[in-house]
Amino acid sequence: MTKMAASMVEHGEDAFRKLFKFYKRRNPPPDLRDVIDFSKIVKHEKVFPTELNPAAVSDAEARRTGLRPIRDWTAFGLHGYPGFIFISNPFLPGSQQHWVRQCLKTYPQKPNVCNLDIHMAPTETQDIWGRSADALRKTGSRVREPKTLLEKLRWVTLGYHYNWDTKTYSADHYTLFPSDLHSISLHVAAACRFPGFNAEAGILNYYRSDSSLGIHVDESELDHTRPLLSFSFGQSAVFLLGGTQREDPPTAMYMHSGDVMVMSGHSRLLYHAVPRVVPAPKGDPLHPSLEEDGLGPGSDQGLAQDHTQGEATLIQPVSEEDWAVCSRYIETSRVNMTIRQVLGSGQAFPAMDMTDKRIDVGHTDGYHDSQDGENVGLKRRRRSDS
Ligand SMILES: O=C(O)CCC(=O)C(=O)O
Ligand SMILES: [Fe+2]
Repeated sequence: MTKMAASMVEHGEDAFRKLFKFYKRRNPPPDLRDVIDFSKIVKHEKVFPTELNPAAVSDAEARRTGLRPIRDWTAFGLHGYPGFIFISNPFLPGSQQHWVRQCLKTYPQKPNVCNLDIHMAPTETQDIWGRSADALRKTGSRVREPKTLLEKLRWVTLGYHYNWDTKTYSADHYTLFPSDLHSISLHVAAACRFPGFNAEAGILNYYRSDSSLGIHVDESELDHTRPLLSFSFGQSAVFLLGGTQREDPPTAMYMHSGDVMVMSGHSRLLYHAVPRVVPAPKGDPLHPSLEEDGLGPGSDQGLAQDHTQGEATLIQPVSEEDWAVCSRYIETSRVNMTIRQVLGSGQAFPAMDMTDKRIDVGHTDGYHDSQDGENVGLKRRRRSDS
């Protein structure tokens, strides 16, 4: 650990907040040498390899959702964080593009809910992609042009739509959960020895290069024995994983495009945050895994197989036209999907006490953390764009 980071974590008093501020700082930029990079791990005192269950999903099933055979995945655990699993990019070459396109073009569509719905008429948020694509596709500097809707998108909710005000999910605000995302979540959870995972809610977070996500615990789901899954695409970010108390100093790690994180068991209810997006070098803005097309000659592991073998893959090829928009967007942005099972099997939402029912959509724009990652008195937070 560098001297700087060590001196910050010695003090118990809200060690998380201190490190959040440290990693969020713009000027001077923070020393990132203590941030664990699972893609470069040779040996690290905190990191150990983790065994997954290679038989949990057949190779063909994995491939249908764009995943490599489980035996080929590289997974890690972290000492002191039982139940935390980090999977280094388990995607087949060329399949991340499908998920990026879903996050930008498909999932923001109605009936899913997004931050733009709060202040805009339904007709205006009907076609976020269509209203943004042309402007994003244009080359050259667009710095001074008004932002497109896609660039203003901050979150989308799926399935049981998270209510940012009451911090609850409810039976009466549900729309069909996307089937491709349900399948990939089932497979990732099964590989981590959580068979039968039922993806019921998703929160997609869209980060610009200066965005951050405040310190919080995801505890609104009713069954905490089910894991929380997190998929990252586009620009890399620093992720902080803390303890059950704010005084517990967090561990910093990179999340690169394609990386998947599973928070389960003891780690299911730990404080965490994203203080910083770490943009790639200017000349090389896309993570190498996003440059692979998976369809070229010799890509026998890639998606080409699905088309030759006629399997009913859930991964749809992304047209050049669509990829021009997606790649332009993620050259400067990061998208993260967190997938949750809300109810245990056979569990139902508690009967609603009507006197307590808050119908208040006025503040569902989300909770912006203040500059230091605080959540304005709430355990669940929203992001801030500084
Ligand atoms: O963007 C991330 O990596 C974390 C997102 C997150 O913690 C959440 O949506 O609850
Ligand atoms: Fe979270």
